[in-house]
Amino acid sequence: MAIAELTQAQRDQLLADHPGWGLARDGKAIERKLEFADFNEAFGFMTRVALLADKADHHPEWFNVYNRVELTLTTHDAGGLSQRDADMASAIDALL
Ligand SMILES: C[C@H](O)[C@H](O)[C@H]1CNC2=NC(N)=NC(=O)C2=N1
Repeated sequence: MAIAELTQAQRDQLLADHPGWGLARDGKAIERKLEFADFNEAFGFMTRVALLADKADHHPEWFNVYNRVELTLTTHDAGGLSQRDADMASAIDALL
């Protein structure tokens, strides 16, 4: 399903609203890097994100090594950032 890509002003707002996140891939994605106490904490967090993502039908790209989790949000159906990424960033931030 096609969904609108955010405008420059909306991208700026997204970043202002989500201080932990930074732009990536020429403004086509946002990313956040997290460090937890250990693997158990990191994977527990990933499990909670996975449940959110499945419910929202919006899935992160991510990378995990031991206690580190790197998340990238983009909307494949928009070819860049959309409101779904802003909503997912908010939902993820609320878990932290
Ligand atoms: C068919 C299904 O709803 C789509 O492919 C969903 C699944 N999860 C998705 N996740 C992300 N990050 N972007 C999408 O465009 C997307 N689309």
